[in-house]
Amino acid sequence: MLILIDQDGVLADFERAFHAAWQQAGHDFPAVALECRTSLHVRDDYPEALYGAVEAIYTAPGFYRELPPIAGALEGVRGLLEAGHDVRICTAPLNQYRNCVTEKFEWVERHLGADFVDRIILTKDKTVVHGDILVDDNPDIRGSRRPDWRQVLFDQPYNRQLDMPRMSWASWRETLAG
Ligand SMILES: Cc1cn([C@H]2C[C@H](OP(=O)(O)O)[C@@H](CO)O2)c(=O)[nH]c1=O
Ligand SMILES: [Mg+2]
Repeated sequence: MLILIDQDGVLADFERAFHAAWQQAGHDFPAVALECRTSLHVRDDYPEALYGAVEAIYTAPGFYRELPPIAGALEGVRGLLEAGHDVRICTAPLNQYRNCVTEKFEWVERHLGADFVDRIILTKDKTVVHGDILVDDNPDIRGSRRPDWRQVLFDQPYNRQLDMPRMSWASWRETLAG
């Protein structure tokens, strides 16, 4: 199978890094606990007056480069390749792309190796990308086409209320290998 894997929220731990950076910044408004997050977009869980401060964290140089891998993700991706699947990373850049785009590539090179950079598909519209499965934490993927992949939702607190096929790296073999 051709398996498309999303980067942030599936391979790279945007949530944990944002939480730590917000605490580090010492704002009066406390960091929203990871288990209490309700929306894919972190700013939606903070007061509107703090949008600028929220954005300042994930647009800062080094934020995307230094995201920690999600537990089991790197092993899972290698396992999918070993099982004979064609694996691509299918990821969307921020519109504030200056640090994000380069650093997403750096992240892949650092954690999955230089050869894996060939497997990056950077797109604002994942529906135009071919594949059998897209593993993504976003429960509401929009685009211009009817996609030919089926989505497997990557389990995150902010998408847990939805009844969709889902997986985490602890159970990828049962979900994807069949
Ligand atoms: C702004 C924001 C971006 N992102 C991720 C999603 C996209 O990456 P990906 O497609 O790899 O999940 C990228 C650009 O929006 O940043 C979040 O996960 N949470 C956020 O709050
Ligand atoms: Mg994502």
